[in-house]
Amino acid sequence: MLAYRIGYGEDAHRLEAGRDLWLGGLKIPDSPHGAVAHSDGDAVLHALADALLSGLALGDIGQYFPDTDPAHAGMDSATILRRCLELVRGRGYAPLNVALVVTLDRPKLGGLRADIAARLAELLTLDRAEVGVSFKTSEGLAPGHVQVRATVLLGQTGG
Ligand SMILES: Nc1ccn([C@@H]2O[C@H](COP(=O)(O)O)[C@@H](O)[C@H]2O)c(=O)n1
Ligand SMILES: C[C@@]1(CO)OP(=O)(O)OP(=O)(O)OC[C@H]1O
Repeated sequence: MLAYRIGYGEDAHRLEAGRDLWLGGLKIPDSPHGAVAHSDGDAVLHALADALLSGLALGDIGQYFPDTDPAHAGMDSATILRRCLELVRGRGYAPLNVALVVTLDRPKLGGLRADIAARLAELLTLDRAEVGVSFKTSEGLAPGHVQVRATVLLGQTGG
């Protein structure tokens, strides 16, 4: 019988004016602020990467990409996601579907849902219909902050 594993990941970053906002591998146009981070600060890709690792109890991205390493400064977080996917595949699993929630007050992201899902599907080698993307405001409780929660279902690829 094939085995299945569930993974869960979260990430949060403080937002500051004058920075680019990266989410799901896309630079969000006309954002009034962007993430304060060591890398490009893409909280969607970080939460998904942690979800992949957690499904197989492989730790978290900070272990593989320490934020104390200057080599990771400003890095494209797609590199982090690809590496975590390789680790998962190396253990005989692959993602079957992912679901994520982005909590962000501004800017509104609804118009970018299809683009973000398409980019994530490409990075994860999934169909668009296997990538669920939801947006929530914090109702003004955390306007200077972006938070992402992500789940993934992993399926065994062999045997
Ligand atoms: N950055 C965001 C946040 C939310 N949305 C969309 O707004 C709708 C209402 O969100 P609530 O948090 O008030 O429930 C919902 O449909 C979200 O998709 C958005 O587009 N961008
Ligand atoms: C990605 C890494 C490494 O550049 O740093 P940040 O961009 O600050 O992101 P975070 O989600 O806080 O933690 C993981 C880090 O190791």
